[in-house]
Amino acid sequence: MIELKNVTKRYGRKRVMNDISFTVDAGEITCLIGLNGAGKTTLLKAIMNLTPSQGRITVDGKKVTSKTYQDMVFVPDVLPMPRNMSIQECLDFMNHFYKKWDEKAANELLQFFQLKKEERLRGLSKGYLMRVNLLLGIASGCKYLLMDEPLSGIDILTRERISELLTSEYVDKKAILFTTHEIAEIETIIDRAVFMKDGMIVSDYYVETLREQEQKSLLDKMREVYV
Ligand SMILES: Nc1ncnc2c1ncn2[C@@H]1O[C@H](COP(=O)(O)OP(=O)(O)OP(=O)(O)O)[C@@H](O)[C@H]1O
Repeated sequence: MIELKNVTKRYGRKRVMNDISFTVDAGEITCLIGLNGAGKTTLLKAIMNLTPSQGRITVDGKKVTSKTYQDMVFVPDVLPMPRNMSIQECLDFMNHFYKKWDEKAANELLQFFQLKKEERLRGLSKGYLMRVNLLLGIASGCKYLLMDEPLSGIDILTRERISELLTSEYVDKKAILFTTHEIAEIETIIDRAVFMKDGMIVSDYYVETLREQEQKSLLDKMREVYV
């Protein structure tokens, strides 16, 4: 379980995360929702300890250190690999780093995403780079998968395939926490929606509860929270 207790972050005088407490559980897909600048990316980076913050963040009860990185992977909005690398070199790099690297998943996902190992990153379009980004994250074998805007700039058919992937056997037992603005498309695949506003969590819902008890869609809830 990833657990945040009273997490706060300031840039100068500005508080971009304000007293955030919540947990992310195994087997659940949680989506961070919010308008531009709400603090979603900052929250993911704080969990990964990529940006300093105050408060307590633990993964399976332990503070996040280089050891914890064997259990948690961050898929940023842009693939962070040098563009002269080939896909094969990216796979080798990740395989070297992650002890639980899933070679079988990597090979299957290459096919799923129609990627060729010998291709260099500099020759790939934005959508294809995101496919590589996702493949590397999912095949890392980490049980916590954090993703920043995995659907951004991706064509509609590929978005559908990525949504399909997020409910597939490859991510079955993982805890997934991701941000997106494409809420209509992910509504049916996520378990939980956490709404952020001005660095705070203002609502936290299981989508099924929202649907069954309040007869509301995520968009309805968004309008209620933000308008
Ligand atoms: N390096 C930085 N220095 C100063 N302020 C920053 C920095 N990075 C982010 N911020 C500010 O922190 C706030 C939260 O930014 P963040 O990127 O987390 O928002 P977001 O919810 O991911 O937004 P978006 O939907 O636009 O991607 C914003 O007001 C932003 O301007």
